[in-house]
Amino acid sequence: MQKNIDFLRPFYTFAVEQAGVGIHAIDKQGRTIIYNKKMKQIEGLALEDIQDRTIVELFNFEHDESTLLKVLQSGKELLNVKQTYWNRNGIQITTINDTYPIFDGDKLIGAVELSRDITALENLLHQPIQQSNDLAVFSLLTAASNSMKTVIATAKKAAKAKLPVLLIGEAGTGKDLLAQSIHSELSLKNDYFYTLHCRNSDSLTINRLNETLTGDESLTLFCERIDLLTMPLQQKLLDILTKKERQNLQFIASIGDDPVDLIASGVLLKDLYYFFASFAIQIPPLRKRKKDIMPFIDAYLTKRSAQYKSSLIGVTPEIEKIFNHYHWPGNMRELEFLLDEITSLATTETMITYEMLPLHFRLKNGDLNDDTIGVEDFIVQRDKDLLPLDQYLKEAEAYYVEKALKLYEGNITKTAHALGMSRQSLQYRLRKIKES
Ligand SMILES: Nc1ncnc2c1ncn2[C@@H]1O[C@H](COP(=O)(O)OP(=O)(O)OP(=O)(O)O)[C@@H](O)[C@H]1O
Repeated sequence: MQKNIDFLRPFYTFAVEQAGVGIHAIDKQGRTIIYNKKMKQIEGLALEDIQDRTIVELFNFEHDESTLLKVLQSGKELLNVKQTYWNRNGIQITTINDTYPIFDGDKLIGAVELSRDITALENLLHQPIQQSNDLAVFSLLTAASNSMKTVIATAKKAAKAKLPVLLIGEAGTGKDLLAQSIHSELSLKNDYFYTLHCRNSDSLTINRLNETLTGDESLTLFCERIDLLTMPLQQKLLDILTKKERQNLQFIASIGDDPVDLIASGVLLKDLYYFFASFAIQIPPLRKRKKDIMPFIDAYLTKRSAQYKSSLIGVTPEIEKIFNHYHWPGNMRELEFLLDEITSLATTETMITYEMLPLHFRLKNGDLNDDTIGVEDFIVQRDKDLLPLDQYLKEAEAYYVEKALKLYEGNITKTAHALGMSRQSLQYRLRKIKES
């Protein structure tokens, strides 16, 4: 039997490592024992980051937050849990997770999570040309920051002028909502709102668009992310649109980056840019208008409580600090998805607390609870003055000791052991750090 297992082990190891699904297994203590290549790719994490640590130790979990831990506790499988989040590299990922308990006979010995990355599939679900109803209006948009108020004011002017509009902003900043709101605000209303999803468009799609625009229906066309069309298709789109300019058509486009950079790098056709840029509206990323975070959460929770009788009414000061500190690569969409995830698991809580944050968010925010020094501060940076060596060493020591303490949830004995020193030495060093 043992011989058979030894013989099979390289086959299993190879298959697990090369599998097209992410595999994460933990033992009875919650310690990671398998974390395959696909899982690393999905979560943007290296095995070294988590190996030999229990999930609880590493991420400071309460017990019911990770699906793996949940399954470990209940002994029951959890299937088809869909998750959309931004991984450590700031990439938007959607996965479907199945999590199973593992038994040896009757004895529960661990749990395994299989994650299918369905990001590409989700993108394909968008028809290249889509007509939508139930469109947004300006009054529904959160705009507490001055920059967002200016965006809305300019967009309202654009709706009045009925000129083509170009919306510039990172993914998830609200370009789509803004395009819909402009459509809703037009003084002479258009009957239809069409979106051309450029990411999924080819030459046939552009031909079909030509046909759609040939009738004399009044419509708004939102060309979403024209910078994702090939150059020949951008030229084709421009040729079509310039021939169709008429009173009952409103053209809006969006791009994901600075137009000057996009033109310079050859991914945006200059003439197509000029066609749309009568009104160019730049939507700042969420990290540059953090004043919008709390009002968005308030509006979200109010809506949620009306729809689902949820008891959540706000976030703790700690969460507010974490959210204001985080850089939100996925912008409002990321915040919205995070709130979806938190609220769907909430029961009777009234405030969102640190314990309610999901694993992937904590993974990215490992350091966010410290408003002290970050690891990047210990790297020699061209634009920063060098510290005298003794000051550098002191700060590095304080940082390292604090990290270690946090990892062991403030337990002095365990931290001292991990750092290879006695309890007394650690306490002495801590006093020194405090005094300095
Ligand atoms: N100002 C805002 N107020 C309320 N909700 C917002 C706001 N901005 C964005 N959102 C929310 O964020 C999500 C993303 O918005 P939207 O799809 O408009 O972004 P986008 O810039 O078009 O993204 P992409 O370029 O990826 O398509 C939406 O679900 C929307 O509900």
